[in-house]
Amino acid sequence: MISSRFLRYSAATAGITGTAYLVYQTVKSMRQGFAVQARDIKDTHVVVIGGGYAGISCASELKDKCKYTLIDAKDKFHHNWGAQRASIEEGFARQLLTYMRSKVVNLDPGSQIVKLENGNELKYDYLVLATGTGGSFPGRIPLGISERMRSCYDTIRKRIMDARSVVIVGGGAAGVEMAGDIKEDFTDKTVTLVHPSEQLVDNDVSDKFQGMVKDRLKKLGVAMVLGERVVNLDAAVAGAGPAVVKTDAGREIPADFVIKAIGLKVHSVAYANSELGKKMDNFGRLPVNEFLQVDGYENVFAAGDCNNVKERKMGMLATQQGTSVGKSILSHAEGKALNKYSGGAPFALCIGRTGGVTRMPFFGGVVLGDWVTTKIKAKDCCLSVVKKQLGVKD
Ligand SMILES: Cc1cc2nc3c(=O)[nH]c(=O)nc-3n(C[C@H](O)[C@H](O)[C@H](O)COP(=O)(O)OP(=O)(O)OC[C@H]3O[C@@H](n4cnc5c(N)ncnc54)[C@H](O)[C@@H]3O)c2cc1C
Repeated sequence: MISSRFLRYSAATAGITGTAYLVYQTVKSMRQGFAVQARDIKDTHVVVIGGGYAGISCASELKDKCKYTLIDAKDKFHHNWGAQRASIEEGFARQLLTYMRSKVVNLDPGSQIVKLENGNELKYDYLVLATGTGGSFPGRIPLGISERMRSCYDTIRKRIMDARSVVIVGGGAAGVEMAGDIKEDFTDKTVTLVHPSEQLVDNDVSDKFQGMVKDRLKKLGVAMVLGERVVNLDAAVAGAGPAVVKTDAGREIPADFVIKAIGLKVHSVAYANSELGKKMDNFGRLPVNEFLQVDGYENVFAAGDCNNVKERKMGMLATQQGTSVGKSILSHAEGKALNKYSGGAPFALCIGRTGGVTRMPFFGGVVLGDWVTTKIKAKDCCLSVVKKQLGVKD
């Protein structure tokens, strides 16, 4: 049974923010008997673990149609697409965080129960795993900790502003965006991007995309050290101040501030020690079918970064997956056909506020430059789109 404490928390959360209706729907009663069969949809209880892009879009789909509980270890939603902007622009971080709470430490698909960190258990008819990925700040924030995030963004912004030279380790999408934002706003700083491969972003982008990314970085004046691996990363970032970054090619790059932009890991703690854990791939992702049901389970779905759908892991796609899962659950509860997930979203990489590169999901993946990328993302890091989705008014 759900505890009254949990219910009170949900109500209190609803009072804190006008967006809570998208985040939590208080569960008024718990159903007994959880056979997966056509049922009165209003009696169906869906537990969604993870209030990131996938979890929120799933909950939005379920809102007003069935009972659902959205659980997140963080008390706030972190719009991490704007992490680089919040690291350089005062006041931007405030807009990246909205409210949430609680952590799932295990679950049992047999008895259809999830176990919370505080010892409480929660029964479900359908379970949605949307636990995503974690990594280093500023791109990601640790599970359960968000109250200090604004001051962490204040600190990183001050360090960047005070530094004459910044080294960013990791030339994936996050590192490229960070380099672009810093260099465009602070032209007098030396910004160096170090990446172990000659290919920035990842190996899936086309040569044209790759070329445009490098041209844009060069145009802004970002120095690139490619094909060299940093060998003293932990020591270099530990002091949060001046350091000498060393690479496996023997290069030494002095920096006033070093930013780590590598190492995303799937958050599998909710299911790793359950039956589902046996199904995880080497990255901790869960195998799903075309309806995003976890292999072998009719009433368990995985959406977003924590599943093994073969596509770029993106928030835009996680959002679509969450919506698709919500639709499937509602259909399934009514004994109707499930919704097939189809995917397809632009991949927009902003490199500074005024440009970047975007691959469209149509015309064979046409690649477009600064103007389109600024319109789609670079101007406000999609804040307005995501706020609309969350129902945030200010
Ligand atoms: C710096 C950076 C920039 C990015 N920019 C873009 C971009 O511009 N566009 C784009 O489309 N994508 C972008 N991405 C990728 C995008 O952020 C991810 O694909 C997206 O966050 C995945 O969404 P999700 O809902 O699957 O998981 P997440 O957003 O990771 O959310 C998962 C949630 O689950 C919670 N959780 C995990 N485990 C538990 C547990 N045991 N109990 C309770 N709660 C739990 C976490 O607290 C978290 O809130 C970016 C990623 C990074 C790192």
